[in-house]
Amino acid sequence: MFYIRVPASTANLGPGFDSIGMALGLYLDIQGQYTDEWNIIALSKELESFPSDDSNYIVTIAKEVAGHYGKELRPCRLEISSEIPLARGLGSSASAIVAGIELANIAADLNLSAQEKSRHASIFEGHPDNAAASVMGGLVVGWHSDDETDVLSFPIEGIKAVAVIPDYELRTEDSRNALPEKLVFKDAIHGSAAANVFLGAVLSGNWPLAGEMMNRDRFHQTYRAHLVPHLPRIEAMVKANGAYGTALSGAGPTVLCLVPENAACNVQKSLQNEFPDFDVKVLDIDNEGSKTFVLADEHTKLEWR
Ligand SMILES: Nc1ncnc2c1ncn2[C@@H]1O[C@H](COP(=O)(O)OP(=O)(O)O)[C@@H](O)[C@H]1O
Ligand SMILES: N[C@@H](CCOP(=O)(O)O)C(=O)O
Repeated sequence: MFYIRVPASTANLGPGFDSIGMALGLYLDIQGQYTDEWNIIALSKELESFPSDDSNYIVTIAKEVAGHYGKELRPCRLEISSEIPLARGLGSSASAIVAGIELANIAADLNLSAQEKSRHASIFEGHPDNAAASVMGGLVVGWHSDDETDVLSFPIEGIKAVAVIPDYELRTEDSRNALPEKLVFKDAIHGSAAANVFLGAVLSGNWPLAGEMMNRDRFHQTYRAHLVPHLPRIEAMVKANGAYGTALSGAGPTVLCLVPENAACNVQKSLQNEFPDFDVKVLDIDNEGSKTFVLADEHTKLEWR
């Protein structure tokens, strides 16, 4: 028997397009055991439409990663549950990819490092922001190309995230199709400066400044505005309620507010009142990333690795 737990994630945090992400306390969980044929059991309603055989996305990722190291996977029975809503900008696809990598790591005994898992996950996802956050936890910053992936992770304390999750899906691919081919040089400079200052502010604990920088994105939010009409209303509302900053979560449609711990409840209540059809959640920042444990026999001590 083995267990896999992977956190959700928010990407970009405003100006850090495709390079900054943060892990959140919503989880994809798998309980697995080896059997004669693949059998995937969905324990959450949202997962029921996915295949129950080895064409399931998580299994195809696991097989590909094992194959990369010249190994084959033994068939498993997997019971999967997830708190991460699909296509809402909370990294469900990255969490599924990371779950597949962790499955390969356990079932093919790969002993992968966090950097190796992040490299594989970023290749499948195409960018490292959600992928590395789900692997490493905390706030991550990453650079990724066909040849190389470099990611760093920093633990985050003392804040909460309030996620305003709309009642409609927005596929990342559709939201990326709204982006321009080119950016004016001056805009790119302002955008990258905002991302740099955001990171410096976070690392020095200056959350008010980090929040300011979240509003200075130049890479994506303007171009996605028509897909997320609720964003400006939320930005205006939460500032008055003591939030540090607000940004589109990943490709949207979720909007993420970073708030002091003691303001989270008020911000949540006022946003839920204003958007009764949306789901407004207070979320912890996850500083641990993906975890697994293997239960060799009934005497094995249960300890996440
Ligand atoms: N647990 C899962 N099993 C299989 N496929 C999944 C799973 N989670 C997500 N996906 C796939 O990822 C898609 C959502 O990815 P995407 O559009 O990138 O949005 P996001 O990653 O922000 O939730 C889903 O529609 C589904 O195809
Ligand atoms: N940087 C990507 C992040 C996509 O995140 P998701 O959770 O919406 O898949 C982007 O902004 O496109």
